[in-house]
Amino acid sequence: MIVSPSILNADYLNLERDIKQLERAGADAIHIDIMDGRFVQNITWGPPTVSAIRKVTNLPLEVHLMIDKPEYNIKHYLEAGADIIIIHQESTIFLRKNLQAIKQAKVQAGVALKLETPVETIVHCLDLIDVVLLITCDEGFGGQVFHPQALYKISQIVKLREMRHLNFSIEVDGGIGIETGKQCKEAGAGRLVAGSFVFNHRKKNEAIQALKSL
Ligand SMILES: O=C(CO)[C@@H](O)[C@H](O)COP(=O)(O)O
Ligand SMILES: [Co+2]
Repeated sequence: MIVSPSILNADYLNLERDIKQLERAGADAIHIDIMDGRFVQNITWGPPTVSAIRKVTNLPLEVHLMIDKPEYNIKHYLEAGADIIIIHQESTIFLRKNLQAIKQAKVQAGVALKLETPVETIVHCLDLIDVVLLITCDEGFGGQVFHPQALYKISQIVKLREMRHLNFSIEVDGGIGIETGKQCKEAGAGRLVAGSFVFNHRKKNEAIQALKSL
């Protein structure tokens, strides 16, 4: 299992320290939630922070863009050094065009779906997608409850992947801990994002290793 801790629950005045801890604890990537206060209520960071993080870690940076009209901003996150850029299906009418822009830069492209958004809404783009990110909570904040209705969506996307002979990854994000991570794995997820579970744990390495070995 690939584990990508979210730094939404990190100490923002000590991001470098927390990221180094995640590195030592065996994180496979760093998940960075970008929120603009419009697409979601919360506001976090922008390209300068991603660029600063790029300088202190070699771990892949997975940038989850929770912003309206990402077409205006994708190039800034490419320049900032993102390795995976995930855009929301609900945030743009130019989904294919945006994914193409990411792929052209030789960066992995992902699409995220809010809990209520059906998987059918991305079937026309599956050929361009490296990662499908299924949001498993009410997006925008860390530490929220996992919604089991997302498990059905995982199995639906697994079926679509088989039918189309594709090999994109399926990642889940929101309320992931041991039990929910296990359920998602059984449904077919191969990547887990975990924020509060890792940051609230006394030992980040134990939390990450427990998720990795699910
Ligand atoms: O995208 C988001 C929230 O919208 C996440 O990446 C959260 O940071 C996950 O946090 P936990 O639910 O694991 O605490
Ligand atoms: Co996220």
